[in-house]
Amino acid sequence: MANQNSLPLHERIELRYTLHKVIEFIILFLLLSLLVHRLLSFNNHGFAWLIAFLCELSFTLNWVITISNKWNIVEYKTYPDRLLQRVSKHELPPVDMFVTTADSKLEPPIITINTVLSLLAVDYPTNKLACYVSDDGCSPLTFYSLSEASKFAKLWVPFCKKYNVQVRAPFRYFSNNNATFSSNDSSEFKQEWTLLKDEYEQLSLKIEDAVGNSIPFDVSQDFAVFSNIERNNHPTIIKGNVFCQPTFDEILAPPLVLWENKEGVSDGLPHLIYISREKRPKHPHHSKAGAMNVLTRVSGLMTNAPFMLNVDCDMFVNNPNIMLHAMCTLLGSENETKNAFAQFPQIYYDGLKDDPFGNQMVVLWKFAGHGIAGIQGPIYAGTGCVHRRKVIYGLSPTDTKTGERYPNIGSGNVEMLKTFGTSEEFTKSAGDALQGNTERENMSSKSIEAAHRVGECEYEYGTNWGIKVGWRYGSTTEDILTGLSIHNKGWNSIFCTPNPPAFLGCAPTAGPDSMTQQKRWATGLLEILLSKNCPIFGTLFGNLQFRMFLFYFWVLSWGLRCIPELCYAALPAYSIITNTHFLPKVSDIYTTSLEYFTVHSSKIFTSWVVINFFC
Ligand SMILES: O=c1ccn([C@@H]2O[C@H](COP(=O)(O)OP(=O)(O)O[C@H]3O[C@H](CO)[C@@H](O)[C@H](O)[C@H]3O)[C@@H](O)[C@H]2O)c(=O)[nH]1
Ligand SMILES: [Mn+2]
Repeated sequence: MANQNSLPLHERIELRYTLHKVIEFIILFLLLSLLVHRLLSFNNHGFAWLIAFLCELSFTLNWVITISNKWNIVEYKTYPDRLLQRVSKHELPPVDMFVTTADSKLEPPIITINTVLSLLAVDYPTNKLACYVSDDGCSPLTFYSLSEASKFAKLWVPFCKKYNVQVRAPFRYFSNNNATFSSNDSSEFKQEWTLLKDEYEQLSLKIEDAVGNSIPFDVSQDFAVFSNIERNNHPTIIKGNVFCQPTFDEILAPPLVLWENKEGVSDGLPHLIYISREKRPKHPHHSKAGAMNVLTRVSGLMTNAPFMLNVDCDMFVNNPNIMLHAMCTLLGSENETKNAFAQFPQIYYDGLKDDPFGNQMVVLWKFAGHGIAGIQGPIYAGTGCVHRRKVIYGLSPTDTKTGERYPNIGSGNVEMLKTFGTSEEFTKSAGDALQGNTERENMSSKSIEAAHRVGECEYEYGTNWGIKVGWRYGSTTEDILTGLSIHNKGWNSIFCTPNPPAFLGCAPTAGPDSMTQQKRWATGLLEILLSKNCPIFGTLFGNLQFRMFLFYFWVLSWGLRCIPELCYAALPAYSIITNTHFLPKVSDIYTTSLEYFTVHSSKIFTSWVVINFFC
């Protein structure tokens, strides 16, 4: 039997889909034949023929890129058991977990707290975890819900661990189990289950009441900071202790501490911190990217974990071993100089059957995802991703010795201050992170003051935040831009697909919501394509592989693909009105059997492609 310590923590398995590849090439051949047929008979036809040719040319280009995207289908297998045999629990690295929420009406607090509870309950030493919740809505409701949830967590987390619960978002867990116990369940379990279900129902009721405006909290005390403020115009609110605790006390708001794991025990609860960054109407806030950068800095001062997991508030943990799966791909010296981040696929619960609006991105995750896993790795999708802090701080794989990039790392170093801003405490923590020093000193009053400062909207002026470090500004799809900047440096990423799926999230289920979301995505993607961040520059001047460029081009030009599709769809109507035709006539077709085969198959194929890929 092989020594457990010599077995790999993850394996890359290349899947051969030979039949698929043959079919893909036949389709390509048919498309090319159609193009050739059109070119050869250009003189006998008019405008409709030309438009049809241009549309089909773009479909063919799209198909070539699709073949490239799916050429090396790769699956990663991760082995958390081997990891636990190799390192003891206290040797596992700390992880900071970020949850973003922006609007307590569109993103109900009950959903956000379920995400937070599922994160607090993951199977990982709790003294290695800190959960930071960013509230861009500066909503007392969100804060109230979190504070109530933190009390419930004291029962929920031990319960999940004791009974090895799989789905650790209570709304999902209790809706799945509908009070049906199996004959193997102990009476102790049944008792605790019933107690927990009652507690969760009470928690939900409290939050529902609060949403219904019968606000149960006392605005003169803990919640006074939220009175008389507007969500887009609120000062740096200084707020003391909320529920418990000492050393993180008096830390801003932003941030407020809900729960601190004071004893540093591995089976207690992780830290839970609420942050609402400063907002002013005249200062750009850079949406989610801005929130992520504040989270990065505040967490840098408080816990400075070398890894950061981020999730949208509506994506709960569905597999309690996610951290261990991610660590299997990120730990070890080889991975450290190769893999920048581990991305889990986005999978949705209760989505519409057959994804009629295409916003569950099945093609992207199921097919293209495994395809690019075989090139440089998946794109960063904004949620369900574990990043290395030092990569977010701008390190490239070749900066093996951090000193080469930031000589004289230290709080007074001019380059560090220009890059990371004028907070000496923060630049010191960034220096520690870049050098791999994960030891944290207790927070002093100076660092508490610094945590106030790094949450202010003027902090980033004149620094490299959003440009060279942190989440990148300049696109509403900040995730794609940030991932692209990482791949440009030559980093790889890993597509982590454990079973059961790591996270489950919500996708819009109505047409208007889907259209708003897709308009935002299309705009954000074009903002990248038409800017100096266009991936072609990454291939020409950086370390982005050519096929990776093709993939990014395919993603970024997604919004433009509607133009040939719409034109092609309008051609039959145009042909009827003008009494012309754009498809070869039957009499033309029989001239050669090749043409016959080509044209008919292409028509079928085109309809198939339009239905399967563009609808
Ligand atoms: O000013 C803002 C705007 C948004 N968010 C948060 O960002 C996340 C994503 O925003 P959402 O409006 O839900 O966008 P989606 O289109 O659903 O999100 C997808 O697309 C985004 C942009 O590409 C990515 O950031 C997300 O991770 C990805 O799930 C949510 O948690 C929001 O609360 C903020 O924190 N501040
Ligand atoms: Mn969303």
